[in-house]
Amino acid sequence: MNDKNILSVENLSVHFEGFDRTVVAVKDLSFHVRSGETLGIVGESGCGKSVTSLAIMRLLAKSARVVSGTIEFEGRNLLSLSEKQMRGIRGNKLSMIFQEPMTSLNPVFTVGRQIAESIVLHQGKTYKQALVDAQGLLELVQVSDPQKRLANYPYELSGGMRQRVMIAIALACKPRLLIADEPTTALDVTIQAQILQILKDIQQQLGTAIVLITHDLGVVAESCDRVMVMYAGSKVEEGRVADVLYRAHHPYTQALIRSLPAFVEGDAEQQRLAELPGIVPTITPQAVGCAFQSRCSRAVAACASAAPIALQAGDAHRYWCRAE
Ligand SMILES: Nc1ncnc2c1ncn2[C@@H]1O[C@H](COP(=O)(O)OP(=O)(O)OP(=O)(O)O)[C@@H](O)[C@H]1O
Repeated sequence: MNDKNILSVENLSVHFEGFDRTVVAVKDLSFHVRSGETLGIVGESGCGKSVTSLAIMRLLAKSARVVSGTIEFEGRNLLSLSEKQMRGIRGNKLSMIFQEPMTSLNPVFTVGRQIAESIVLHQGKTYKQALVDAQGLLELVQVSDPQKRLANYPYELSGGMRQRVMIAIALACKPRLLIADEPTTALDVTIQAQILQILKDIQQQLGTAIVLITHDLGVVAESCDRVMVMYAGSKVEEGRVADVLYRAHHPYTQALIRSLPAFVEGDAEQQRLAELPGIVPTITPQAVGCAFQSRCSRAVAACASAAPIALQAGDAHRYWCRAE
């Protein structure tokens, strides 16, 4: 890891234009990723994690509108590039893996062909050379008997194997930044740990920066250098993983931590009590105050009428809050 930012997102806001209202999915969001580091983005379902990553990849749905902000990747604002220029970056220097590999892999082509085609497309190699590289990539993601696996179809592989193949495809072009959106959610715990370890190994070998999107603070503790906690499209806390997990300041981060099984001893009833009641609210452009106030036990009157303020909790550790 070094101190150079490979990605800088500044004041990003993304809206969805609905039939009768506008939904704010991401609100004035700023963050950066340093070369070679792993940044965790954490929050409940609907917090804006996926919309943020799709905005970076320029793969947002047609109904989404980026209303403000810049996304600088290696010094270029991705939002001002043409689609053609973006295609040259996406899948090359910037790659993404998704939660459910079965929907991203093509069921009618072999694994070898899918990896090799990505290499041919982005690196201009011959198909024969690309197949040799594909085998090397399968070795890198620790697929056993890689030569044989090249001839397999996705349905012949287990969930963990398919996710390894997706990682191999994402790595085909040696990206400088890999965005992994809930890469282990659909997998059982042992396979989850293996996939996270593979990502770590790859980072060490290739120096790839990783944005790891997850709703699981346990995954953050295992795998990330820094973490950004999101709530209703906004950043609520950020810092080094140890600072945020062991000295959380924002009531939402504290609630997420309390709901972690490792922090909750006792029976199922006690565990249920540790859960955070309510759901992430839908934000409109007219909304004022803190989006978390309706679920926050420490909210004060100002939380309903004024935006949260930035507070410094320590070196590089900040949170946005007015609660007492
Ligand atoms: N295609 C869409 N049309 C309308 N609203 C959308 C669309 N995609 C996302 N949203 C809204 O944007 C907000 C952020 O969603 P997003 O998918 O980024 O959340 P998330 O934190 O990634 O959740 P999950 O973990 O479930 O993927 C939510 O309010 C969601 O309802």
